[in-house]
Amino acid sequence: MPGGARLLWGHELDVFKAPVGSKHSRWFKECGPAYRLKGALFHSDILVISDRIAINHMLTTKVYTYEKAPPARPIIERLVGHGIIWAEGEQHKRFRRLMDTVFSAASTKQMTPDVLNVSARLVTRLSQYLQDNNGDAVINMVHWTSSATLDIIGFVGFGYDFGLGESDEAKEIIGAWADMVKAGLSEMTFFAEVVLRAFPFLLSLPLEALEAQSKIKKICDKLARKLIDNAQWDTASSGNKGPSFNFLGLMMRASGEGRMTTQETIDNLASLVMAGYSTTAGTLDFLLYELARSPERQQKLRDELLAFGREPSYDDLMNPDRLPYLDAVVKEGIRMYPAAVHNARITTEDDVLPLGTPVRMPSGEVIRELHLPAGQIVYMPHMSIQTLEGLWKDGETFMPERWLEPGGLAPKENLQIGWSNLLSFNAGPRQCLGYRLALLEAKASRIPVPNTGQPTPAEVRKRVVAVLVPTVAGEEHKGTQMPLRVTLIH
Ligand code: HEM
Repeated sequence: MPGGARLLWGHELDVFKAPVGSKHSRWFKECGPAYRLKGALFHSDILVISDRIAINHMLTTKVYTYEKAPPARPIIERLVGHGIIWAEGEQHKRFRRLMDTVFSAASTKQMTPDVLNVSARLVTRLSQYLQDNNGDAVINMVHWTSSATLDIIGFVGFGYDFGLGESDEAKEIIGAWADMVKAGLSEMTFFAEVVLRAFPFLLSLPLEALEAQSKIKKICDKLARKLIDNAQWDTASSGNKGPSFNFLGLMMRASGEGRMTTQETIDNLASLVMAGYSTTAGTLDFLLYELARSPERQQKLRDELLAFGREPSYDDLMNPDRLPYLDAVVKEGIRMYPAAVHNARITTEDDVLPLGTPVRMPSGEVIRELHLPAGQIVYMPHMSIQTLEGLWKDGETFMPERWLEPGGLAPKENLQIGWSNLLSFNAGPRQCLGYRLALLEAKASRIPVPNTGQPTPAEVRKRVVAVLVPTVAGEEHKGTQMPLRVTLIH
């Protein structure tokens, strides 16, 4: 266990206050791949793990013995209800069986025209805005990336047009999310979360951040009901068997066949909107930021895309050999800026956690497994794991080249399980359902082709409010921001 625990707040307040991920990075270096933290408000110790074998055990072998830990699960419930993100055990298996087909490689490939259309729409709207401002402006990219990723979920999930942030629903969702992030940026959030973990009945109190979470759910519920009504009306008036093959169509068929209740359909639609849009938008914000900080890399990427000479297809975008630099840039962004900064699980029963690297106990005894009681919270801090010294050379530095150069990566068996040996999309039966779509979106975004971005003097800071978000130091009251100076070059 690292030193410095506080009597009332254990180690947790310091983790919250320090730059995102920095405490765990330091403690992994000092204590090795498994250590314990003192929990706040006398909560039992929390286990923190970077050991690959242990993580594989929790995420793949015994995924339902390691459920999502409080306070995350009640927060998910308030945000999006009892959909796939919240579900555990048999209910989760049932949802997953239904939804896997919608996001298979073959189905995601069919989403390519929608993704490319939104990307083109974004670039056109941005260019227009820049032309109106003499070709150059400081832009808060968060607005543009959120609008685009919400548009994509709308089209591919429900055949619905959110109008690139302009429709009433888009404004409501983006506004409610921004309000929640603003409320969540306050230090009070830390105290609220640990108090709620200790006294869950307080969840019924009208706290500001909790109210903002409920507001999102109400908006998503209203939208989901409208989408379902529209789809039913379309079906009745056209005499078709159901809406076209998209997420909504699949959910409605399952509901009609008694495999899903109407409330489950609504909660799953809300889950998809929330899981799909804020995560991808944040990833794009940080990617654009890193490119803005590195003009040579930005130029190299632009050159590769322009030299390609035609609009890339799904296969061009997803095959790492066809646009290798684009692939490396996206992988590096997803490594350094995992939207889910850490994964917190809780054991539902006693379990034995196997370790790949033996641990030396304070007594001197060397152990190869940990005996965990039911109710043990375990953290997997993705961001620190993916920058670990000794495994990731200059892990805190954005270096897409590491994915291309021989010897740029440590041997696979030393790295994590998961897509590209990263935990950013989680792994196993609960791996991100939309990871292919997220990759397609990130790769199809053509913002750097007609534009060049430069950082502004603002100090961009990483913060975590449900997911990783960018903020500007000293301007947290404005919520999430990624200001970049963008100049039109074509
Ligand atoms: C860069 C973008 C994204 C990242 C980094 C990301 C990351 C993740 C992670 C870490 C999880 C696991 C959460 C947990 O179990 O604790 C997850 C789950 C999920 N993601 Fe994503 N995600 C992204 C984009 C998307 C998109 C675009 C969609 C949908 C269109 C999506 C849909 C989902 C769903 C439905 C789940 C729940 C899966 C389950 O529990 O079985 N995600 N995502």
